[in-house]
Amino acid sequence: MEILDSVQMASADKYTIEKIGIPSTVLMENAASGIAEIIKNLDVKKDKIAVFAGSGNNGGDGITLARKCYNAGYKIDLYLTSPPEKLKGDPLLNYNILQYYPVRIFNAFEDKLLEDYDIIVDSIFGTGLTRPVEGKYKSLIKKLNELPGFKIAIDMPSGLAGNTNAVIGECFRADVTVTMCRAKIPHKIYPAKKFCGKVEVVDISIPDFAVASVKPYIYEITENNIEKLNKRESDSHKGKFGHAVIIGGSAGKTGAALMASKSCAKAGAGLTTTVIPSALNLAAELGNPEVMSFPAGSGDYFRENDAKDVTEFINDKTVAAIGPGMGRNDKTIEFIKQIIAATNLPLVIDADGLYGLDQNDFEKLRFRSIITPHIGEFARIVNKTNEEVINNKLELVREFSTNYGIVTVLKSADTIIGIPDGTIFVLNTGTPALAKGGSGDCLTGLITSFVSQNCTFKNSAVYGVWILGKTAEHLTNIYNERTILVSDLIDNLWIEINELYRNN
Ligand SMILES: NC(=O)C1=CN([C@@H]2O[C@H](COP(=O)(O)OP(=O)(O)OC[C@H]3O[C@@H](n4cnc5c(N)ncnc54)[C@H](OP(=O)(O)O)[C@@H]3O)[C@@H](O)[C@H]2O)[C@H](O)CC1
Ligand SMILES: [K+]
Repeated sequence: MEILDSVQMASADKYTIEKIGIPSTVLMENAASGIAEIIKNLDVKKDKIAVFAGSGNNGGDGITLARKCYNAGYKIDLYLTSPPEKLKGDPLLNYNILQYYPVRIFNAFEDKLLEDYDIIVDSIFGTGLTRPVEGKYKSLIKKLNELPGFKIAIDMPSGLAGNTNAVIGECFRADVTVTMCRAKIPHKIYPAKKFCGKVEVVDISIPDFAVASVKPYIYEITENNIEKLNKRESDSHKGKFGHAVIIGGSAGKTGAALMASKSCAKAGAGLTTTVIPSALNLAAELGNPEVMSFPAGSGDYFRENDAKDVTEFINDKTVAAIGPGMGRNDKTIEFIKQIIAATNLPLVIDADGLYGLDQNDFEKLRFRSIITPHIGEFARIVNKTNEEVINNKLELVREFSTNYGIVTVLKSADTIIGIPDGTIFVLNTGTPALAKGGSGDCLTGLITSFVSQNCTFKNSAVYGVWILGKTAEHLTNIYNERTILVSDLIDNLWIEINELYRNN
């Protein structure tokens, strides 16, 4: 499903009203009906509802909702943030209609709250907000957040801007946010997402082609749109699913290379080889009997002198991952740079593999690579602070992927995948069980496995993130998020892989 920003939403809105001819009043009526339906289905007490409405169309949605809630039998009070004479257009029309209804109307700043409301509805600002709230609006939002009732935001929690995932100032903290037509950026991407609670999307008659007309470029991957995995032909043999290589390990971190390799084999690569510093080879041989190993050099970490042998070994393979547990020794960094320069193989680069890379190295990875940094690693790559990456992740990932022609998987609770044509995919799968060393190694192994099996880079990245996240969800439901180890995740990858086969 597309995720829009506020400008795209306003354009789709305009297209629907002006080109197709669906009146804006109808859209507002539909929005209010949709929100009322969601309120009806909420499993919370809802005898007394207060709607706080601003002067724009978001306020108009709230004013119209007041009428729908009255019709549904709830006791409803409306608190306006502006004098009624300041209302225009659809909000004014709906305010005038509401005069015929026995709904009490107050001034949000001057009048005291009359009741302890079961539900507080925020329709102060929606997509029209572009700057932080200040003064009396800020105080009002703070006050609403302190009220005990269940909190519903219309379209967006007031205070969030619709074109960024950054939290730009004080904002309403919703239990449920009901948005129209499509989710917007702050609904799906942290840190703004934290303020939205559960996000419900209502159809207000804006057709798909109106949405397509605004050229969306951000998509959320869900059960409904993830591509299913193909069943294997009955005469398949291992040669069909590639030979994947995991280059990793150093003294004290051998397990990272082993976990990545095991995940890779488990997800279906035809052959998997761990390339490992020779002093650690026995661990690889004994640790993963289903995986082969290639001992490199003579020590317990990679050095530039090992690059020639390793390059020769990997050159006829299908894909190589570089990084898991390699450490950050200068000689290892030089080894990685030489491998990048000396091969044309598809590469998946993670963790320590990314540490010493510069613009020159990234140039050499064009159209053949996937990188899988976490926030801190990506901040180093793009020369920003962690904070700047968190607040601008869409723009930064998009810029990096299009500039260098590299698929970027920015790992966090909401993983962002950028592909070279400028499209962004957002995956909100996973649980805090993944906040543990080794999850990233498992992801690297999964992505490498799917590249080996001839999936596109985009699909390989999507499958890796999706399967790891969903596996964590399945296990968190059975065990708990603290006690799940990466080896548990690897053992249970089959559950979600089964799901991806279904109906295919
Ligand atoms: N397709 C749809 O999604 C539909 C959405 N609808 C609803 O309409 C809103 C967007 O309505 P809009 O009128 O464009 O904007 P808002 O209601 O969000 O806010 C506009 C007013 O707010 C003032 N404003 C903005 N920021 C601040 C601030 N920081 N402090 C104080 N006041 C602020 C703004 O004033 P300006 O001075 O900036 O002009 C406006 O007065 C959308 O979210 C949906 O809820 C429709 O129902 C139809 C379809
Ligand atoms: K709102």
